[in-house]
Amino acid sequence: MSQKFKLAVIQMKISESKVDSVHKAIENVAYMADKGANMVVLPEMFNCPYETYRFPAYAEAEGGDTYQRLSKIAKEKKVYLVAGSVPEVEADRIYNTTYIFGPSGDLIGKHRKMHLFEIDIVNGQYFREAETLTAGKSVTVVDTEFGKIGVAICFDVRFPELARLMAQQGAEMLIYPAAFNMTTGPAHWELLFRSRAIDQQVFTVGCAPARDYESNYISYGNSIIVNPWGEVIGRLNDEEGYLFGEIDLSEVSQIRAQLPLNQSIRDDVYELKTILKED
Ligand SMILES: O=C(O)CCC(=O)C(=O)O
Repeated sequence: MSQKFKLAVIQMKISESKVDSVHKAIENVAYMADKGANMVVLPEMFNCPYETYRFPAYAEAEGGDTYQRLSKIAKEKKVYLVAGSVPEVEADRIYNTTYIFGPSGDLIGKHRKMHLFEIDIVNGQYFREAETLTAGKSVTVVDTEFGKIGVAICFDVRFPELARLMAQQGAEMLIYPAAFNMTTGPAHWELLFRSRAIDQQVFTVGCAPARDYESNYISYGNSIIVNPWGEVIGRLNDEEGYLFGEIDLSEVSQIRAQLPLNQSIRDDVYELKTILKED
């Protein structure tokens, strides 16, 4: 089984119009697939401005219009699609959800953001996703022909426990659609992606919206790919664009063979386990 593939990370501006944003995302996926990408990643909340009060109006149920279009383009272009995230409604609850489609257009996994973003910086950034969102409860790892991929969303990257659980389930790459801001982005973004990469010895990927000074929540951008040694192998700045990564997941086992952290885990002293497994 080849563990080599081409990964495309799309950094795009999000507009007020859901139709326009979805159209743009689909065009980008098609463009990257035509350039040879096997797997394409979109940013967090790519079909909705990142503002809590907007989530209910933009939300769709699983299988809705955005979902159908994503599935169709994955199938047409025969790519894995880690479809950013979108507001998802189920019953009276709204989730921040990533759908993951395989090259046949089938849904191969779905992650509901597990840690809801909560920040209140003195005279600065404020955001409380819990105003309108409900947190997910499941750890998400999907099987691909190249290996297992863990998927989580933005604030989830701050929690090493979740990264560990994904790695324990075999994930060799952790992909986070994300949208850091101009306060925490410069301070923590790269450090977090490098930290999760070195503590689990995996590839990490952050895919963000491009920066838009007109929007109320200004995304930091800086989409990033980090290898299992903790080196940044691709990084954008603030503008629209894409990253194209030549990934070889066998680097994970090579690094682990030379620096076998897993052998030194003291599971006689501490343990990490899931308690709830289903949303
Ligand atoms: O953790 C942060 O600093 C930013 C998180 C965030 O923007 C999000 O979860 O959407």
